[in-house]
Amino acid sequence: MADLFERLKPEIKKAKPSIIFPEADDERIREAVYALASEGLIVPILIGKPEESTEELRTLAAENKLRFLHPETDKDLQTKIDALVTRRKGKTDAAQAAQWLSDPCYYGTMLVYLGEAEGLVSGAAHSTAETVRPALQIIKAQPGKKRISGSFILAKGDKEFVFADCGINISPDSETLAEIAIESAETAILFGIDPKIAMLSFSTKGSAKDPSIDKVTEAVKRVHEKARDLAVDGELQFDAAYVPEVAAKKAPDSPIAGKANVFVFPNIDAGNIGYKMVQRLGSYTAVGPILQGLAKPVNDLSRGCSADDVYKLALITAKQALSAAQPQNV
Ligand SMILES: CC(C)(COP(=O)(O)OP(=O)(O)OC[C@H]1O[C@@H](n2cnc3c(N)ncnc32)[C@H](O)[C@@H]1OP(=O)(O)O)[C@@H](O)C(=O)NCCC(=O)NCCS
Ligand SMILES: CC(=O)OP(=O)(O)O
Repeated sequence: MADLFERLKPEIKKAKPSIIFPEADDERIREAVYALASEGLIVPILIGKPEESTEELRTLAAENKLRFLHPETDKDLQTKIDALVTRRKGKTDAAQAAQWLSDPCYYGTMLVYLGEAEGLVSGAAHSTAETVRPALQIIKAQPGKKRISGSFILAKGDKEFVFADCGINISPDSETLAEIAIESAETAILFGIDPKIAMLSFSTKGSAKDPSIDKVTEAVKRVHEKARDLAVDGELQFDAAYVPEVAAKKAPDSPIAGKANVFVFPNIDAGNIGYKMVQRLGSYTAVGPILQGLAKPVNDLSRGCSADDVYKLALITAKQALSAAQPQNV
C-alpha cells in the first residue's frame, strides 16, 4: 500500500488548495514549496517579495503556480486591520492590529481566517508559540471544542502512529487530556488510521499510585462518556500499549493494549521528548505539530525540520483544508 503521504496526493492535486508559507526566506521552505508547486499539488503563497526570492520561484509565479503576497504591498491592508479588530471583540485595538499584521505569521493567519487562502504552514524559523498564537487568537477552536492541541504523525514503512499532545498544552488536566484524545482520534481517522487510543502513564492498570495517574484514568472515563464508540484505554505504559506480549502480562483485559496506534501523553514533556526520540533514534518521519480542533488548518513545524518534513506537512494541511467542509467528529 502507498504510504500515507502518497495516498493523499490524488485528491489534493485535483483541488490544488492554496497554502500560505510565511517563512519565505527559509531554504527548507523554498525547496519544499518549489517541489509542491512544480508537481501541481498546491498553490503555495509565500509571504514575501518576489524581488527578494529566487529566480526559480519567480518563474513558477510567472506560470501562476505560486504567489507572493506581502503586507507592505497589500492595497486592502486597512480592511484586514478593521476585520482583525472586529474579530478580537475589544481585546485588540487598531494600533495593535496594524502592528500584528506587519508580521508575516499574523498576516498569513488573517488571510486564512478571511478565506483568502485555505491553510498555513510555519515554524521552520519560528518557535511554536510564535507560530500558533495568531491562530489561537484569530482562527480559534471549532464549534464545540475548547482546547486546541498538537499531534504528530510518526511514520516508517507501513507503520503509522499519532502522538499527542507534543506541542501545545503544557500540563493538561483530565478534561483537556480527554479532549486531546478525541481530537487525536479525529486526526487518525482523517489520515486513514483506525484509532486505538492508549492513554499513557508510568503505570499500567493500577501498578503504581499517584495523582498524575488518577488524572489519566479520569480522562479515560471522560472519553468513554463523550465518545462511546472510541477504542480507548488507560492508564497504560508504552510497552503495555504497544507490545502484545507485554500487554498480555500487564493488561490482559484491555481492548487496545498491545495494538495501540494513537498515543496520548500525560503532559507536553513526555509528548515532546517522546516524539523526538522516536524520530531521531527510531528513524521515523515525524510530521507536525498538526493543530487539532482549530476551525481552519494552520500547522507548525519543528525548527529542526527538513524540506521533506515541510513538504509532508503541507500535504497534511491541504487534506485538512479539503475536509474542512466535512469535519471528522467522532
Ligand atoms: C500555545 C501557547 C503559546 C499559548 O500561550 P499564550 O499565548 O501565552 O496563551 P494565552 O493564555 O495568553 O492565550 C492567548 C489566546 O490563545 C487562546 N489559547 C491558548 N491556549 C489555547 C488552547 N490550547 N486552545 C485554544 N485556545 C487557546 C487563549 O484563549 C487566548 O485567546 P484570547 O486572546 O482570544 O483570549 C502556550 O500554551 C505554549 O507556550 N505552549 C507550548 C509551546 C511550546 O513551546 N511547545 C514545544 C515545542 S512544539
Ligand atoms: C515541535 C517542536 O518541538 O518544535 P521546536 O523543535 O521548534 O521547538
